[in-house]
Amino acid sequence: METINRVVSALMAGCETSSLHSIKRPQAILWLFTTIVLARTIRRMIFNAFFHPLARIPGNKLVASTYYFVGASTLSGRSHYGIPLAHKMYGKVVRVAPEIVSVADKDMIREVLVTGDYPKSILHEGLELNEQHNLFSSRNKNFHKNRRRLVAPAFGLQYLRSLEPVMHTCIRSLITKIDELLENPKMVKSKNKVLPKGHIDMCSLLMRTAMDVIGETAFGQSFKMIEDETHPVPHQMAKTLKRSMQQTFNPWMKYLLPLDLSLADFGEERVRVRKEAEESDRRSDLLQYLIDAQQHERDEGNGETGNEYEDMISGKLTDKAVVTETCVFLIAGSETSSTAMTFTLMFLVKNPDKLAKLREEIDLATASNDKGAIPAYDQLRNLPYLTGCINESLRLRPVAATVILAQTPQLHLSEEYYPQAKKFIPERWIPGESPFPPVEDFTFYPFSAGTRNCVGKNFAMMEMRLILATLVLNYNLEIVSGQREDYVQYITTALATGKYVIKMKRR
Ligand code: HEM
Repeated sequence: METINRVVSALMAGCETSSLHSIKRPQAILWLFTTIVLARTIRRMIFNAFFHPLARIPGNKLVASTYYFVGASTLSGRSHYGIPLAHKMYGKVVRVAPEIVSVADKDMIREVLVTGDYPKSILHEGLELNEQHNLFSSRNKNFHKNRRRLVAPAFGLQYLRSLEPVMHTCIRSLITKIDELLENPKMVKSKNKVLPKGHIDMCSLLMRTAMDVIGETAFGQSFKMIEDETHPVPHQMAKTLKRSMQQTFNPWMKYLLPLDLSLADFGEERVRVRKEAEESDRRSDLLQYLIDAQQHERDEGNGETGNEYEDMISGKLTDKAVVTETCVFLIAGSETSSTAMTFTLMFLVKNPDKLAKLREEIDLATASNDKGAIPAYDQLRNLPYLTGCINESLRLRPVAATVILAQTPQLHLSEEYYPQAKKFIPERWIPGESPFPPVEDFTFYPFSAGTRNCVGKNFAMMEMRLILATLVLNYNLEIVSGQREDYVQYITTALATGKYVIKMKRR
């Protein structure tokens, strides 16, 4: 208090005439400013901790008084360490910031995601691209309902069948690349380090494959990331993702470091090329589906009104919206499936008995194929052990879980619902083979649930089954021990090192 008085009197009297010669006017202004900001911050924190409407929810008062802690743990990708700890100390419902409550109770999660259909968190708005709401980011129910109605059929099982040849093309490139790398170990580089013969960084290679799959299906053009990693768009996407996350917690960054939207420029160009293409060049993919849906809406009289803002708010499929949604597919659909595949391979090489069992199942299902042929999706889609392995990996490492409000990872790792929860036991998903009681409903949410569940689930399952089965079918896979396996959780989950090496040999 005395310091404030001294500062104020220094300001009032002017620095030279002040009785306090040691404080100059600019210094005094700074002092005053800092003191006011500090006092207001402390007042707000006290209000948040003790008088806020959510103050009675259990949790650490200091953590709940500010967004600092949840922001710092989210930006460092380490929220999966702190939040489970908070649940251990305070129970299934914990307040982790002034207006963020983390829920790890089965019935409440169901209420949040399905029955209550609560709006998405404000964090999702960080993913607005090109100044457009989009399927992933929007918190507006009306917008979402309209947009989902237009986009969802592209991911129906029927339409996805037409994508199988495109996925096969990418898988063929992957196999060619692996064989090339096995032949010529000098080319096998991971993070600019030459790896020993037979060692392949599957984390990087699967990421590049998933990007090529989305490039082919959503933009009608592969990024050819499997061949080399020079295409600028995937790199720019990674930067955009990170920056949009930072901007959510630090909105001032929007002005200092705006998002690089060359991704949208690329999308615009691809849509233009596709629209100008001859009917004979037509191919079925996600991009074509959106273009056809747009035309259908126009023919039905439900097209754009011409008022750009109104059209955006109501979820109309404008040209800009088509571009934005294709960019969302790239963001939502590349790192997710590739990381899920990397984790599945990681668990398999760590559990060679499970890998052998999976191989036996795939060998049997594809016995009539020519040697080296890529399996057809019909041969794989109902294989219980393959699905069990993918589910088990998604349970242990839910790559795109909603981590702030509905703590689905907490359910996945709870001994109450999953005996020996930390172990990779694909059998738990197969009735009759499981050593445990059947998995309870509403305890498994890798693709979320309710109206905001993953629209790309069938696409991802098809891609993962095809790629994982092809790898298991064609290569012996062995663990390379001594690697880091810790992971970070930003918008999606990823290995902290961005690398996972597997020892591979053609069968
Ligand atoms: C293993 C792979 C995948 C996993 C685990 C996954 C998981 C999820 C989850 C948990 C959500 C809800 C996110 C939230 O509420 O914040 C979501 C939403 C979404 N995902 Fe996926 N996803 C995967 C692959 C894909 C693919 C391949 C695509 C597209 C090609 C895709 C497109 C989307 C979109 C557009 C949404 C927003 C849906 C909406 O709000 O209506 N995802 N995903």
